[in-house]
Amino acid sequence: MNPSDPPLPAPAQAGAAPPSPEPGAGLPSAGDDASSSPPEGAQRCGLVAIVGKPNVGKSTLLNALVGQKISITSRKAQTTRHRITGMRTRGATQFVFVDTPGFQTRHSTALNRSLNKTVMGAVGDVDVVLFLVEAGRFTLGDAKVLSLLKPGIPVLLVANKLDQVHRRGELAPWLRDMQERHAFAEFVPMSAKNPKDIERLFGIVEKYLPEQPWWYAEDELTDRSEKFMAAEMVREKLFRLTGEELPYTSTVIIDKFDEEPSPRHGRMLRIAATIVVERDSHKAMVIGEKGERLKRIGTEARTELEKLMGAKVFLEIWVKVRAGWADDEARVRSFGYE
Ligand SMILES: Nc1nc2c(ncn2[C@@H]2O[C@H](COP(=O)(O)OP(=O)(O)OP(=O)(O)O)[C@@H](O)[C@H]2O)c(=O)[nH]1
Repeated sequence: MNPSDPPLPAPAQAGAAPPSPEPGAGLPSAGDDASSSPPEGAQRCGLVAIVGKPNVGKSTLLNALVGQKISITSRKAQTTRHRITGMRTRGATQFVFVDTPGFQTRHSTALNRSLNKTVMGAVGDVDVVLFLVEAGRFTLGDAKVLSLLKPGIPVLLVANKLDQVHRRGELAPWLRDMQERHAFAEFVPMSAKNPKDIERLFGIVEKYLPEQPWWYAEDELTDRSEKFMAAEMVREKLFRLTGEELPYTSTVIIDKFDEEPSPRHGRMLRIAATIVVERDSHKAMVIGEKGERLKRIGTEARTELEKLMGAKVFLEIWVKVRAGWADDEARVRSFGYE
């Protein structure tokens, strides 16, 4: 799996357009927004980084902003491992979002060092940073991420999971404390699961983006390839269906991603994936009793991939044990982590 694989044509254009590395060839959005391009001068476009420690809701927010599921989410911390760019064009403004892995502070493995490098890369060169925390909370993990932010770039303090705060009044002293920690440009209390809050966030973020022509076609969703999305989808189901038992070091690689025309379905994808785990006991956990769990992982991933890619999907999943892969720099690279 290589995250820089060229994006493949979108479901609607399947069969018509050849695979292309050009912007404009990614997965299209539902197309609910701007229907015609406004004049050049009026266009706005810019990069918005979404940063925060693991599990604060970054992927949930990105998916809500893009309007489609492009970043996987789960209750398990450290689900996101790659910088994912999602786009959304609304009216005259194109928002280009960057999702980042939560900053890893506990263990210094090759995998974690690679993840931290991705976080640093994402925050250096953007127009605005959304710094996500859980409303009313601030831990050492949050402080570490905050310390990575470069001066000169406006940072919005996004207090997510507001729905979990029962006494809103208690947020006032917390906010005062937060203002002493950093000169935040704005404070946005919200819930990534509330569509009205997402709407409001668009309005707030828009004014930080410079006037310049759009970088992507207005219906583009992500610059990630379908092959990459396939690995991510399997990984999400793996984490969701194994819960806390499986260490986060398990990963998914795509061994085969073949497309064939199909008279019946228009488009057919044959995908073979390998789930890599560190121990035999983990392998047994993934496979489950009589193979039940692996079967469910496959069925759920296939159903979502068919929806996302507008194709009939045949998905084959294998499980392999590779002890210590997260500690081995060369192997981490070979699995697609920069
Ligand atoms: N109640 C509530 N839960 C939320 C909200 N936003 C996200 N969550 C939940 O928080 C958990 C973590 O969300 P993710 O979006 O995976 O978090 P993340 O920051 O991308 O996590 P990593 O990939 O570990 O960095 C999931 O169970 C989400 O459903 C929210 O506004 N309210």
